Formats: sequence, structure tokens, C-alpha cells
Amino acid sequence: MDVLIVGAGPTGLFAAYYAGFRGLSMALVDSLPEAGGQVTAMYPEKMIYDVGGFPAVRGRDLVKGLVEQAAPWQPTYLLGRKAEALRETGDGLDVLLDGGDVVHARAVLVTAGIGEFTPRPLPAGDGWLGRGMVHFVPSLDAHAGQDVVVVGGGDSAFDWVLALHPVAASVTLVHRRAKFRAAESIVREARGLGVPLITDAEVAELRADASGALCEVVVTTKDGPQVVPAQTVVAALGFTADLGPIENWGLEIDHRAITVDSTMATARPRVYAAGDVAAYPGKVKLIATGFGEAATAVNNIAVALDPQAHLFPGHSSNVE
Ligand SMILES: Cc1cc2nc3c(=O)[nH]c(=O)nc-3n(C[C@H](O)[C@H](O)[C@H](O)COP(=O)(O)OP(=O)(O)OC[C@H]3O[C@@H](n4cnc5c(N)ncnc54)[C@H](O)[C@@H]3O)c2cc1C
Repeated sequence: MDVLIVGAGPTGLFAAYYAGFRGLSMALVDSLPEAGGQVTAMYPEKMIYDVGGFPAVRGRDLVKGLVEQAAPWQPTYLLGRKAEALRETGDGLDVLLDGGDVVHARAVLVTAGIGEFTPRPLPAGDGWLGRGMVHFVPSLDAHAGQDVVVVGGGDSAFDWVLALHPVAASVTLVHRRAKFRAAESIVREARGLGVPLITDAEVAELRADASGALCEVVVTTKDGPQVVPAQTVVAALGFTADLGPIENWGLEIDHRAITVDSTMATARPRVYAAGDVAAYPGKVKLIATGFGEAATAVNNIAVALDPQAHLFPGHSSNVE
């Protein structure tokens, strides 16, 4: 394989398109089970207003478009896999994944954003992940007609509440404090829809029916325990992000980002970085910036792998 892209956020996804456009084979590895990086993890239902060509685009739709744009080049997705270590070989690099697999590539593009995301756990949900409890809602339709309990008080929790409200039979929000971190406007919108907001409360237990499927949630409140029907619990308690193993890859790290030059090259041969994880003077961490950096990185990788190749890719509008 020509390029291994570490991180399937917006930058990595666009880099996959660009690698294909340059005739390079590619794979993307991401520790999350879904592509889309911060957009998918933190704000899939929010509208984004500063991506060129889209006056307004929902986060989820932007990611869908990026996946579709890369699809003709048939990228290999290694989702739910973490890139642990990097070592040079005679003809490129080996990236070691958790679980022991090794991926060999002629070049590596690190698009790891603010690092690997780990959802903050819901203690009562221990053992329920994938059995009714989720951290993401990749398909709203999957919850049509269900009773859903969303746990959390931030923007993402309320985004899920508002997105699920039209499709679910019921949506209830449980938050352990009286005050919400979420923007006042979305809290007001949820109240306006009559969504029960149970505050000063904790999810104490998830309960299964006779078939073993999640059927209800026990919530402890100041007034005593309350049982809420639920076939799905969305644990939206936020994420921790950590550059983790990448900090030990022998790259130059500056404030939890990787120093690059104007070609997006790092301190190690054939290792490039782009997007939020790439650092240089004047850097602005935005999706639009990541797209431009992905194009710069991949075009420079194309030349690094084939010195006869042109740096300028030609115009995509000239390609059939
Ligand atoms: C609430 C919120 C709202 C935002 N709104 C906007 C906006 O309106 N406009 C805008 O331009 N930007 C916005 N941003 C910023 C924008 O989301 C980021 O700039 C963008 O996501 C960066 O993309 P990226 O692909 O570089 O990194 P990320 O989106 O962070 O993706 C990096 C991916 O790398 C993966 N990864 C990291 N380390 C490893 C590893 N070792 N192994 C495997 N996988 C790994 C992570 O799991 C992640 O999926 C917002 C951010 C937040 C949090």
C-alpha cells in the first residue's frame, strides 16, 4: 500500500480522496468505530457554516459526503483500531496496531486531530455497550419507535435529544446536575418539545427483560428512584482526547501537535501530518484548513514516492 492515513476525521477522509486522485492506494485507521473524527464524535447534528461551497451543512452530512467522495478509490477502513507504534523499514514504514497487526505502507500521513477519543464511561452502563447502550447514534432510523434515555448535560446530549425526538417513541434526558453545560437555546428547544429533563439525578441501573434486552433504566433522584422505559441508552458524557502513542513516534511535538514544514513533512522521512494535529506558525485549526493541508501533504507524498511525479496534480475538473 502507498499511504496509511492515521485518523479518519475530515482531514483523513479528504486525504483518502486525494490519494486516490493521485493514483495512490490507501488505508485509513481510526480508533473510533465510525469515520468523521470530532464531527462524528461531538457534533454530528450541528450545522457547520464555514466549509467552502456549503452555506450550511449538517456535520453528519459533511462526513457522509467525504466518505462518498473517497469511495471510488476504494479505501480500506480499519475502524475501531488504534495505531500504536511506527517503525521504518527499508522500503517504507510499519505501523503497529493494537491487537498486534502490522500495516506496511510506503508513506504515513498522520491526521490524528486532537488524538484518540475515549468516551467517558457511564458507570451503571458497565457491560451494556452494544447491548442497548451506545455512545454514538450513527443511524437515527435504528431508534424509530424506541424509548430512549440520553445521559448528559452538554451540547451533544441535547443534540441527540433533538435529533431523536421526531423518530423515537419517547426521549428522556438524565443529568446529574441542576444546570446544563449545553447552549441555552437548545435546552429551551428541548423544553419546548416537552422532553422530560430529569436533573440532579443519576442512572443507577440498566435492566433487561426476560430475553436479556434492555428494557428500563432506574434513575435515582432527590425524590427517590424513578423507572424510565428504555430500549436504548445514549451515554453522552463527553470524550477525553489523547495523542497518546503518537507522542512516542520520534516526531517533533509542539503543544500536543506535530511540527511540519510547508510540505506537511514531519521530522521523520515519509511521515507527513495534516489537520488539527499539524503545527506550524500561524496555524488555524479548522476543517477548511485541514482540507488544504491534506491536498498539500498528499501531493508532496506523491513526489516523495515517485520523484518523476509532478507536485501539481492537475485539475480534477479535467479528469473524466
Ligand atoms: C463542538 C465543536 C464544533 C466545531 N465546529 C467547527 C466548525 O463549525 N467549523 C470548523 O471548521 N471546525 C469546527 N470544529 C473543529 C473541527 O471539528 C476540527 O478542526 C476537525 O475535526 C479536525 O479534523 P481532523 O481530521 O484534523 O481531526 P479529528 O476530527 O480530530 O479526527 C482525528 C481522528 O484521528 C483518530 N486518532 C487519533 N489518534 C489515533 C490513533 N493513535 N490511532 C487511530 N486513530 C487515531 C481519532 O479517533 C479521530 O477520529 C469544531 C470542533 C468541535 C469540538
